Amino acid sequence: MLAVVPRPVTVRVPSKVNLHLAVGDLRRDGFHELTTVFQSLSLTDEVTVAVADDPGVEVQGEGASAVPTNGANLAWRAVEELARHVGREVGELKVRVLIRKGIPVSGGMAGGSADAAATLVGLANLWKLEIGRDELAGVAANLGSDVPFMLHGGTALGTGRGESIVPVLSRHTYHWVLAFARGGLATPKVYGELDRLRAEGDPPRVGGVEPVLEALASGDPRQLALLLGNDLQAAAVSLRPGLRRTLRAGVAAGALAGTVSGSGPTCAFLCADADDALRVAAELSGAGVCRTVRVVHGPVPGARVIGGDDEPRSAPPQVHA
Ligand SMILES: C[C@](O)(CO)[C@H](O)COP(=O)(O)OP(=O)(O)OC[C@H]1O[C@@H](n2ccc(N)nc2=O)[C@H](O)[C@@H]1O
Ligand SMILES: Nc1ncnc2c1ncn2[C@@H]1O[C@H](COP(=O)(O)OP(=O)(O)OP(=O)(O)O)[C@@H](O)[C@H]1O
Repeated sequence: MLAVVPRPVTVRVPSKVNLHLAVGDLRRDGFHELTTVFQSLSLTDEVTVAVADDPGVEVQGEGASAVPTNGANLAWRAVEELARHVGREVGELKVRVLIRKGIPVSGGMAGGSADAAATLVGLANLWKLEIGRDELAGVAANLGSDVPFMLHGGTALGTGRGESIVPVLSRHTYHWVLAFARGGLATPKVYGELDRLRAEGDPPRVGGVEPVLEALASGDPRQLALLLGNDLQAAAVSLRPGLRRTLRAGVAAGALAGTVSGSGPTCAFLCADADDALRVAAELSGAGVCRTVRVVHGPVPGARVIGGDDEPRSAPPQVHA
């Protein structure tokens, strides 16, 4: 009898920006205690998982040459972690993963975490696993602090090392302009730089999270803009002083406010509406302060199966510098 080979499964997964990122103390395990508000953005990666005789990872798209295709790829680590979790033999995995990247590599937008989350959702579908979202979130947390949120999407409060997620009421679609930098920043280096700055002096700290949650409930982008804050920004700017110019240029171009996204170096500019975002993007792309500009919106859903390979794909509007 012929074995039926399951059809490949494709998953679309968003990127993220931290609307609020309060970094607390360095813990004994090397992580910092966080209070953060994540918002998922319409800049996406797509990940296809398929049964194949030549297992491995292939990467195409934005920054693909900087992404490992061996066991260090977070998507492959997700394959192995899920296999172990459900008792499959890790040495005999007949899985091929194709990643189409739209999210900049080492950009502070959780691109690798997104691919890991997408792989978990894709494989659960490909292998027809009876596995709930909470159980999958537990597997996700073993892969990285940002991975559970990339499964979840939307707007959420993250605590612990960022892996503990609860949804947040958010009433509005927010319009953003992203400024991609040339080259990335390594997340551990940025946290290390913050520790160094704090040992030496008193870099600015964000306020409490409650006003941010209230602004999200009200749905007013102007209110939210006043409250965007990221403790890692001082560290990212210390490592990349040019980001100061980028942040200034976005606001000068008409954004309500700008912030370094996560550990950087991508900068995210909140705009009043979709038309303003297009205007800001056009002006910023001519200012010579970044590699490329993208217009995106959020929140959007987390990692979701988008069906067969023949389904049409929608790309976010793009403006190239
Ligand atoms: C900057 C953020 O993107 C904000 O959401 C995240 O905190 C980073 O999350 P991530 O890339 O999933 O990070 P992980 O892979 O879990 O950790 C990478 C490294 O970042 C540092 N790290 C990360 C999370 C955290 N709460 N404290 C940390 O100090 C640690 O040096 C850790 O070894
Ligand atoms: N699937 C993947 N996509 C991108 N980078 C990956 C992937 N797998 C492993 N990496 C490696 O992980 C590192 C960080 O990549 P990533 O794009 O996730 O950074 P980031 O977006 O700054 O992360 P975060 O916002 O979660 O801190 C890079 O050195 C990259 O080579």
